[in-house]
Amino acid sequence: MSIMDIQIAPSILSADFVNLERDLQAISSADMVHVDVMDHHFVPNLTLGEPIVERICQVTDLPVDVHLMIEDPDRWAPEFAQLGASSITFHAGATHAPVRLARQLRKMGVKACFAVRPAEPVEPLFDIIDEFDMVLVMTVEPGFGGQKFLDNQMNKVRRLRDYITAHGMATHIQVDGGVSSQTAPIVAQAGADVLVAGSAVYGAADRAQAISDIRQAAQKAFQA
Ligand SMILES: O=C(CO)[C@@H](O)[C@H](O)COP(=O)(O)O
Ligand SMILES: [Co+2]
Repeated sequence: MSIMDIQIAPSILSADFVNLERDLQAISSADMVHVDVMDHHFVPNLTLGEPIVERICQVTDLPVDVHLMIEDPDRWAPEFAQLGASSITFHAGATHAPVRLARQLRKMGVKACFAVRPAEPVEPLFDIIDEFDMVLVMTVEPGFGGQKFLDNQMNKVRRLRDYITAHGMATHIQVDGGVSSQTAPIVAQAGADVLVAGSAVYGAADRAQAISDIRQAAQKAFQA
């Protein structure tokens, strides 16, 4: 994988929701904006819903990457896909029909992605990866920002990268949770190419600098 392929996706979970437009402008040097939708059921947290996702899509020039941590994505993901998002991620464990949903999203012109929690293996999903544009490996338990990065997920990322490479696929591997300029080289070395970072970006006084630091740290993994 080339160093040019690393993409940084700041998560607005750590932004100031009352100043969201300002906080979206502050990350214009990123490759996409990551929007965490939580429903108080699939995860023990509640964030935002369709009207706010729609406004985010309207005010940002960045592709909008929606991470659905909700029950029944089969019912709701297509609704989010209509709002202008570039990619929709749903949790594999929340649906019984991941292929049907992926095909429905792609037909709507939206990239389809599935996510696995830290305790969920990815191997049972290998046979359907070609239906997806990206796989999200959670590097924290989903639900909250600011948690400690789980480096025990790196073997999963490596196995996934090996499978994708061996089969000549272009599927992206996203990691989400505890990503910072300290952990970015580890995830990039393991084979992830889309790095979500919430607190590491929005916790910094200079968000553009934080994005640049994470990008450079990830790229350094290829210079050794
Ligand atoms: O999906 C989630 C949390 O469930 C994330 O996207 C968090 O927003 C990441 O936050 P940091 O770990 O980077 O602070
Ligand atoms: Co997320």
